[in-house]
Amino acid sequence: MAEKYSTTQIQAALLELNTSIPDIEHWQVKDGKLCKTFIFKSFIRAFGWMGQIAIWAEKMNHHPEWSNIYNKVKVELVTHDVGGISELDFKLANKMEMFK
Ligand SMILES: C[C@H](O)[C@H](O)[C@H]1CNC2=NC(N)=NC(=O)C2=N1
Repeated sequence: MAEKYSTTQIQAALLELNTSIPDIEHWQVKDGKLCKTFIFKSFIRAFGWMGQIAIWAEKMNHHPEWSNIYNKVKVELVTHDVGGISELDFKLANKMEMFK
């Protein structure tokens, strides 16, 4: 079972995650969730990406909270089992970056 990250652990993992990506829009913590809005070239690109991530999420047994409007996907990651952010959220965030 994953353990809830402390504020210090979150800050360190967030810095590592954000320095690995060139995007203007970075990951941030909002209301205790790891959040980012991904912007794609089209609705089909956005939805295709969601399909790939859905398969990974199921494999990891760790599921995103997300919503899609046209070419945008708003993502909010949290580990419900521990009531906060854990390593699993950062693992899923990294997968999302790999496939975007
Ligand atoms: C029973 C099952 O393992 C749990 O409910 C899993 C499923 N997917 C999950 N997804 C997320 N985001 N957080 C969880 O705590 C979680 N727990």
